[in-house]
Amino acid sequence: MPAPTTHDPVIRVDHLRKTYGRTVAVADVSLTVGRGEIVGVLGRNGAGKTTTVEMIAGLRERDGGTVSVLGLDPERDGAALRERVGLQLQESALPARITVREAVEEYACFYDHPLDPDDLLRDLGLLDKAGTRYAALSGGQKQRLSIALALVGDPEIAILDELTTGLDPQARRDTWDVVEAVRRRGVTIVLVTHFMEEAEHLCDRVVLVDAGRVVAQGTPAEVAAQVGAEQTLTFRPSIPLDAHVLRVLGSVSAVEDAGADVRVRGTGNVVQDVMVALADAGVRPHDLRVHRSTLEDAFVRLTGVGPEADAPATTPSEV
Ligand SMILES: Nc1ncnc2c1ncn2[C@@H]1O[C@H](COP(=O)(O)OP(=O)(O)OP(=O)(O)O)[C@@H](O)[C@H]1O
Repeated sequence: MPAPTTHDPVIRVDHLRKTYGRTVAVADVSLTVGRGEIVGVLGRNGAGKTTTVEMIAGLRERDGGTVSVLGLDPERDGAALRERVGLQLQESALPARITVREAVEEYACFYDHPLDPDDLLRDLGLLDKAGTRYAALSGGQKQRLSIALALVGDPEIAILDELTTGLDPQARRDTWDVVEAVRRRGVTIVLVTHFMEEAEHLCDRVVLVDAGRVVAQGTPAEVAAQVGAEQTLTFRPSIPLDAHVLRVLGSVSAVEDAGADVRVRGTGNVVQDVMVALADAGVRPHDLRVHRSTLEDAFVRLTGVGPEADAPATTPSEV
């Protein structure tokens, strides 16, 4: 799949490839990221997400394809990009006894124009933990610290890998707020995630990767619609329903019995059409539920598994 044209791309990846021995970690990935966007890289375990973003960040050499970040090649111009690209890795390896402020100050030394550590900690809700040792932080606080370390150099692009894995729902939502605040400062964000809800909430566009290839990309709604714009209505009719009343509607593709319920599938204005037809027939729909395709449906359909399956999902393809 070729990379779509994005207005003013700050990252452009074409036919990226990486193998480890006989394992093809990234077979063929093309994508673009526009300035100021939040783009999610989604895929099951082992799909090649981390390897892809590590090549974008210049941490791994590619075997094929091209990568342009802010007009530079991360392999050739790594030193120049280190100032402009912040990276939050899956696991940060900080010493247990280092305090939050010491960690941020230490990282700040690597950059020519770092943010003020206390301002950054305040923005991330960590200022009251500035003197706390790393080992004593909660999971959510450790995540926020790792975001602080990715941002302390005041980068134009931040790459965040599995930002909220292991966090409880409240800590996850707090972290989303942090990411949105970072974006409001104009930072472009590449987000690797397993969580479809996170992608739907945060991302302007998503790139769905499976077995080292891009299988879909677009807005979350566009990707969800790729597996079909079908909607399903389920309800319990107040009086026996003649299915023919609904089958004749152009937007209805199927009417099925589901125990005491009726299930109607269709597209377009199916919900409205069914409501009008039921009203005309004097039928009230009790317990009405409407289901539209979600990003998670697309994920399952296009990759064959649920996004949070534990199994090492990808049987690595072999050369
Ligand atoms: N250093 C390495 N040496 C050998 N194989 C590797 C190495 N790093 C990754 N792989 C393999 O490459 C494939 C892609 O791995 P990668 O970590 O990029 O996937 P991922 O989508 O980020 O997965 P996860 O969601 O589990 O982090 C996997 O089969 C993995 O086992």
